[in-house]
Amino acid sequence: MSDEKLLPHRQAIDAIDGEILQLLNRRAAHARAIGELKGTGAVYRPEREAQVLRRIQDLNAGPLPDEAVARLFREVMSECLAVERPLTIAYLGPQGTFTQQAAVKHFGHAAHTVACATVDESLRLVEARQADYAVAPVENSTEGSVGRTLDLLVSTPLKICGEVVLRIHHHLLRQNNDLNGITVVYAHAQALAQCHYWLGKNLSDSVRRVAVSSNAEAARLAAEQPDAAAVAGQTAAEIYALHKLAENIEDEPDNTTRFLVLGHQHTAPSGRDKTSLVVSAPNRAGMLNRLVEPFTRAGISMSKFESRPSRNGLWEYLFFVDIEGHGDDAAVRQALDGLRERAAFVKVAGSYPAAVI
Ligand SMILES: C=C(O[C@@H]1C=C(C(=O)O)C=C[C@H]1O)C(=O)O
Repeated sequence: MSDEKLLPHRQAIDAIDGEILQLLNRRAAHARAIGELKGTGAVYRPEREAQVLRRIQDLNAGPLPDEAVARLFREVMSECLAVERPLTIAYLGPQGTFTQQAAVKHFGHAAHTVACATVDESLRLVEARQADYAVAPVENSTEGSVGRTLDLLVSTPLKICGEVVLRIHHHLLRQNNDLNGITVVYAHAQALAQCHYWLGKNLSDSVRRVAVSSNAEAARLAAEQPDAAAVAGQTAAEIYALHKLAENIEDEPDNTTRFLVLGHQHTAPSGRDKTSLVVSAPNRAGMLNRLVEPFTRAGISMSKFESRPSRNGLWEYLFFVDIEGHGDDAAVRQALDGLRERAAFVKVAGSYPAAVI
């Protein structure tokens, strides 16, 4: 095939790129004007971003898949927002963690991410207004809740203003491309658990499995030690220039982690929202039924109902509840009033758009 046949298509692509460029800059100019009108208010508007992404997916006629156009527009919005003012996002580091990946998935590449040693520190940075938002892991489909994040939700003055859902793929990584001669595998304890079966089947029993503070830390150690391998994700593999000895070694094909975005602002309804609650109630027979009843009566479905020991009394529990709908919706408001009459303590941790991408 001669390149001559490609020429008319390439000329068309050049012309289209010129138009796209002009349109992108026109879009950015409007975003800047909006930024000036917002004054000192929050520039990032989670509900509007969710609406933009949902609308783009509805409009999309292909051949690009919905997910691809959403990803592209995610980046376009990220750059438009940065023209208003770049955002700083605190996350559980070091660089290359899934939490950083979740932050980039949610805010795009124009956001500035700051690595923190713990989830506590990432929230503290936002509370002290040294970062705009924090992204924190809250539950994994294989391994369950992240207890520390739930505990922090009870006391933080921050509000949940978004959620991020990330498919977690783990790879076996090493300095060289050889499956032989590995004596130790480093990984976060959750990753070791998520790949338990694969590791047992594919590595000899003599290979030690060592839990470290994060997957990125595991990759960093593997980059330093020739006889070590790490279980970590794609980003960590790239940052530490490691070879992939095996891809997608997680035992569950749908291994997914959910993250929360926390900030200072109240988020307006987007049309498809969730509300997260922390509830405590006296430990009496029938209490669970009484807590659920106001939601059942209002026809509101729950996507999560989890109990955790309260730190205050033995065998006292806190309930972490996610419901569909926004705290400003009449039905949700009514159900919350009913709940407050029955529970000793109700905290609305935030209403926020359901994840779009
Ligand atoms: C332009 C705005 O500001 C930000 C940028 C958006 C965009 O690029 O579409 C959407 C919401 C905000 O996070 C806006 O509020 O409309």
